[in-house]
Amino acid sequence: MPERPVVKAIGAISGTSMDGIDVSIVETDGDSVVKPGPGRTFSYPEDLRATLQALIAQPARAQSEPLDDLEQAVTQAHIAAIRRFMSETGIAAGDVKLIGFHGQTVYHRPEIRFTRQLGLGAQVARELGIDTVYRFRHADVASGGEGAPFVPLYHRALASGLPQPVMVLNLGGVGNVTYIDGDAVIAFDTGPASALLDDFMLRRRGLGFDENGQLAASGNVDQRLVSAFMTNPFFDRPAPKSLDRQDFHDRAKGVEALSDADGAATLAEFTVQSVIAALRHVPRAPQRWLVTGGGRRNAHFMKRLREELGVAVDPVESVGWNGDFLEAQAFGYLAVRSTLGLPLSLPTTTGVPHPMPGGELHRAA
Ligand SMILES: Nc1ncnc2c1ncn2[C@@H]1O[C@H](COP(=O)(O)OP(=O)(O)OP(=O)(O)O)[C@@H](O)[C@H]1O
Ligand SMILES: CC(=O)N[C@H]1[C@@H]2OC[C@@H](O2)[C@@H](O)[C@@H]1O[C@H](C)C(=O)O
Repeated sequence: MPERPVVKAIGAISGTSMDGIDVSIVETDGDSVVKPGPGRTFSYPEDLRATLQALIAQPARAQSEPLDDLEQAVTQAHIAAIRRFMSETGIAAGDVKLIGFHGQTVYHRPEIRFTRQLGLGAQVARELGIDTVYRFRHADVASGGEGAPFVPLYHRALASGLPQPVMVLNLGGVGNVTYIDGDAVIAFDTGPASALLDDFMLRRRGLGFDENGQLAASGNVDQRLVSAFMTNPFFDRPAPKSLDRQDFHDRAKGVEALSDADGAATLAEFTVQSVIAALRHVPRAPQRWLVTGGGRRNAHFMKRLREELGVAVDPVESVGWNGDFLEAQAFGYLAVRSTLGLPLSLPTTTGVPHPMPGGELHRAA
């Protein structure tokens, strides 16, 4: 097979926490060559963030309203973010082969073959003058896949030189894992990561999150609530499986009767126990866990995971990866794979019936 050219691809994504847009760049052949570059995060304008947060709390609207103005605003925020990224890092448009534009997930229901990411790929391509791939998850969901997670093939490419089996754990709004053992890659969402705790902190303290997990660490866990939470059949459901950010909110209502500290401790323990439950669905116990996503900065999560797992649990920085930008880089990598017709997802990552290419390409001109 001829060698594939190594190209530069920018990836941009706003995750389920909706705290801002991550932009990064990767040099890749879409296969085993991956050289991550710098990254930046740009906050959403406050009113846009608030509008998006209000929207996802109303699933019927997120599913069926046209949302043209909002989609325009999300697209423009991404275009501005990518422009700033390029000017701050000195990257010229002519050097970039592709943009992988994920957009903003506002509703995700693979069981009805529906996923929605706001964002207009054609506009990004036109305004930035760079070919752009978007709608990464749609072909997967349309074929009966979970449509998430999509970062695992990038994790596998990055992890090729590491001792295995290794587990990559992403603690974002939702938690997800990638189990890697040679060519084998198994991936699935684990449960809530920071979403429940973030919403609780906002309700109780007017804060975006529990800085370093301090409040959770100061409280007592209500074990009865944790046990009840863990009876959710999701945790026994075999992989692949994926979640919407709001999926566990009703289940977590019991914490309303608790103090701020005990509520935070109990919600954090939901996250920890749902991560431990991931071990039910992998063939061998990983010898190491590498943690990415904002939740790796929550010292309480990390301490509890180390206590429960009894093996090394480290931030991904310990192996030289940048945990703030893996997702953005992954969508750059996947954009390249998309144009080569390579699979973006596998039966073991999203449950799609066969390795599935995807993404839609819009030319700059
Ligand atoms: N210093 C910190 N202490 C505790 N938690 C933190 C800290 N920094 C970030 N976080 C948590 O990480 C979250 C953001 O994580 P991240 O940026 O990985 O989410 P995301 O990419 O939007 O989500 P997803 O991966 O689900 O799409 C914040 O909402 C917060 O809960
Ligand atoms: C539908 C959607 O946007 N899902 C996100 C979400 O946030 C974390 C988790 O749930 C993961 O499954 C996914 O994102 C990452 C980038 C992924 O596809 O791998």
